[in-house]
Amino acid sequence: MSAAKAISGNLFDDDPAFQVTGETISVLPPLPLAGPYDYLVPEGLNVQPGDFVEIPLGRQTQRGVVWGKAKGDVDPAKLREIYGVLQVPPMAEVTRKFIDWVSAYTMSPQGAVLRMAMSVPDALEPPKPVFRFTLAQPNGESTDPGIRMTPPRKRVMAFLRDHPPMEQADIMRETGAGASVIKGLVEVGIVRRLMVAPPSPFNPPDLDIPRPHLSEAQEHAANELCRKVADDGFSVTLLDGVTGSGKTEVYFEAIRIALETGKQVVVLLPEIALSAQWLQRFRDRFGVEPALWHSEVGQARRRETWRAVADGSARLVVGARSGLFLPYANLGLIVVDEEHEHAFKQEDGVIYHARDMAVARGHIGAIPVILASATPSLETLANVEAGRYGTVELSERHGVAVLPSVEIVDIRQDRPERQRWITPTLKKRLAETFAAGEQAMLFLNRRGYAPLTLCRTCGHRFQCPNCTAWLVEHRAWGKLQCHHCGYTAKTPDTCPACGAEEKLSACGPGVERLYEEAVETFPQLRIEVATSDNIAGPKAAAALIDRVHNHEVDLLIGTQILAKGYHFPMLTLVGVVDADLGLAGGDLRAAERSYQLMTQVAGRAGRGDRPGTVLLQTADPSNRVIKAIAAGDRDAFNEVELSQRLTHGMPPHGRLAALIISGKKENEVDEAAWRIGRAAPRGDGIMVLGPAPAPLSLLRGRYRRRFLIRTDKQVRLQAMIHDWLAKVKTPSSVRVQIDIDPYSFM
Ligand SMILES: Nc1ncnc2c1ncn2[C@@H]1O[C@H](COP(=O)(O)OP(=O)(O)OP(=O)(O)O)[C@@H](O)[C@H]1O
Ligand SMILES: [Zn+2]
Repeated sequence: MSAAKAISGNLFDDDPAFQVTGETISVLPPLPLAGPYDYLVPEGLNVQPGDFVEIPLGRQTQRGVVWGKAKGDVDPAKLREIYGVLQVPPMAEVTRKFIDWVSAYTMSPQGAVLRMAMSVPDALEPPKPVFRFTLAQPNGESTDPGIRMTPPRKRVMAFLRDHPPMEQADIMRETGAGASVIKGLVEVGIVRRLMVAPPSPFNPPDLDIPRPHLSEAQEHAANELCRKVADDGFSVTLLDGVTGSGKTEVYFEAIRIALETGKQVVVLLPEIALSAQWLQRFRDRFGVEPALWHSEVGQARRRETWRAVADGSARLVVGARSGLFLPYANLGLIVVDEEHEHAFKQEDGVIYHARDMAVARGHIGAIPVILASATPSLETLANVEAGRYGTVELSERHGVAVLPSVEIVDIRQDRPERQRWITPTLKKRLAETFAAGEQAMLFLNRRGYAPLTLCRTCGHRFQCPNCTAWLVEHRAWGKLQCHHCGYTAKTPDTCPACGAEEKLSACGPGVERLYEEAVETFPQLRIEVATSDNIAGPKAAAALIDRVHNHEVDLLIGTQILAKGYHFPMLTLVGVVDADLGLAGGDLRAAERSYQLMTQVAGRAGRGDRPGTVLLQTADPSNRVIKAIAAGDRDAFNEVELSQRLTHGMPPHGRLAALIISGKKENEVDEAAWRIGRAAPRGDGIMVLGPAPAPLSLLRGRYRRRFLIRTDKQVRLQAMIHDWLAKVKTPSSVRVQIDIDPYSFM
């Protein structure tokens, strides 16, 4: 990806602040429309760029943001007046520029991007005022001898004399006086009622908490990052440290420096709901609850958070990718942890990669960005190589912990029993681990019981009616489920195709099936399964982490949700049950993704004072990904991977985009795809593949066709696609989605 490159050009004209009354302005509503619309400012109203305003739009009242001067494309006589300005801190110029940039980069309407920044409409309502009470005269004396002084009145006055303005409930609690007493004092003019802004729900961080003693390498890395933060200005630094090296502690230092200057900081995490351990460390380090921003946060909290980010009182934000689009008053640092994670790619609506957008946000806001990972993406490594990003390295684990040793188990020789997946070697190592009082983890990136159900009589396979996908058996629920659209059906006893009874057979393992095998093999152990099915929210994740920490679990079996971040000192053995699984797909990043995932999983082993071991079960021991993980040779792997990408002009050497044409009627989709295909651009450094049925050629009941566009780096990809699609008319029943820098090829 080339966010840094793409934004190095001057995309924006300077947009000096202006004040207008009785003039025309443009207002952007948070809707996927063409862009901002012109409005008149009524006489006497003062409006600034960035103000949140209420406007008439068609027959409705809408809210939008003043985007700038009027475009002047509408007859002034026809312009409508804005209704008014909302009581919300105006959206900062950097946020507006960022929205424009993301819109241009992702080829999404500006209003669709703005909608991500205005995702809590309620937050635009004025907050409920808070009332406090204080003495009208400092000494509290009344000049009017006619006023009756009852004991409760005296108590309230005495209390207020010694305290700052207080809320009614507090006064009542402290003095035992009733509400009527306070009301009476207000009526006679002894006590005054003040309306104050509601206090921020977020306390300022405590910057005096001593940091842990850092190792020499950590100290060096932290200093380097702190220097970048203190330098003030745009920079991107990769914090490249092996699993367990203490990257978190190191970037906490950079966060502290940014906070000291009074700025806001946002940390993006790929899966906050599962980050209970991380959050605890964060609280310990900064003494406060950060403002959390992810899909599980309730509506009332979202509203408070949005406003507190906008007024600057939320100093520390920890968010999922959408946290980048909050209307920061004064953002000073962005940290993207696990920057290689594909969870940062948003795949619907505005399709964007939060890591890349974070870099763009840093550039536009002239602030530092830190990308942390033990397995950086090739895109980021290429940017380091090219000198666009700086890097600091941590090559050793913290303390006495060492990186685990990785061994390959060839399942062709070391065979598990029939319909079993744990090899004799892995079984033996598991037994040894448990005998030593240690914990183990089995990793299999497949939810459910079995990925495919087959009729042994007629060969019928169970397929999703809405998607090109097999239904996955979830035996615990007695159901078959589609992992793409969520469709479920009861697991039948008879084959719907041939009527044969009890002939359905589960093919291949999922974690549930592995659990069955583990329980049979080690009946005396405490074994738990962890997948997104049973560890959905923050509570379930935190509880699981506690159980593992307290050693109430001997063996954990799980999918990728166990792969990253967790720190369990007594976990010493990790078994990767099917190391070949992720390599099969063959998409552009299959090898890279597999490498990253397995390295991260392996990184959970031996993080305390006992050394760890990782066993990779594979039928292809000579595969370069497997060999690279076993050898711990990341550089060698990346070198081969990069050179292959270079040969094919693939990212990070070339650029990619995808078009997904979809609709409910297959013939319409084919027709539209064919027309688009006919208008496809040609030229040096441009290659258009397709239209082809997408691997998921039916998804949620929509037929899908794909184009893949590869260009050399100097081609202006967005402009090219824009010109191309402008030439083709497609019916409104057919959707054309543009995915710049695609990560999913389904
Ligand atoms: N200087 C230090 N003093 C005390 N404890 C430390 C120090 N550095 C790291 N640790 C501890 O070591 C463990 C690993 O650190 P951390 O989780 O930050 O590593 P990481 O590099 O983020 O690993 P991963 O990439 O696997 O998530 C944590 O429990 C952390 O608290
Ligand atoms: Zn489906």
